[in-house]
Amino acid sequence: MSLSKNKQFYVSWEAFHRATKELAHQLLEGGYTGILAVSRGGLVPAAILARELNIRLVDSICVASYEYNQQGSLQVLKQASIEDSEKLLVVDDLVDTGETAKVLRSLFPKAYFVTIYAKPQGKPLVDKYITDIEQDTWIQLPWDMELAYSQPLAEKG
Ligand SMILES: O=P(O)(O)OC[C@H]1O[C@H](OP(=O)(O)OP(=O)(O)O)[C@H](O)[C@@H]1O
Ligand SMILES: O=c1[nH]c(=O)c2nc[nH]c2[nH]1
Ligand SMILES: [Mg+2]
Repeated sequence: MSLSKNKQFYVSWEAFHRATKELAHQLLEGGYTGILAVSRGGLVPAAILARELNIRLVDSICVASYEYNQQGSLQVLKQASIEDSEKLLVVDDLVDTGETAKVLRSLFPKAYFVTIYAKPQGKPLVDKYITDIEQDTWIQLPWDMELAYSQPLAEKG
């Protein structure tokens, strides 16, 4: 995935926390008993959901995408040990092309797949998400950013 998207959508920690708590509200009555975080991006919402839903059984699956691989496939670096079930939440931060979600769905067909952000291409692969983002927009997540000086408008050329 390249960073050369036309538009940028900047997400603060507060905004990310708020959106994830909204997701927790929507999942509260689901009776979920386990969480599988899709590392690395899914680790942050997974921790928040585990706290809000009081779920103590939390596992991770570690994946890396082969950006330049001709098959565009995903490498599973560490498998999960948690069992597939209708009461399992698979959590990622976002779905973009849907390639990651496709693999997770094939590995955990019974589970409920959730993300915070969804772009149109990947949206059909997610059971629940909070915020729609356009396909040509890059989501800048809070852990990828830092506070920086901003030049006054009047001084900009
Ligand atoms: O729908 P897709 O096009 O597959 O993109 C979505 C995936 O991309 C990002 O992970 P990334 O592979 O960048 O790794 P990271 O989670 O370790 O940052 C994001 O966290 C999702 O897992
Ligand atoms: O930080 C990110 N923002 C995105 O929009 C995106 N799409 C895939 N992977 C992504 N990572
Ligand atoms: Mg990821």
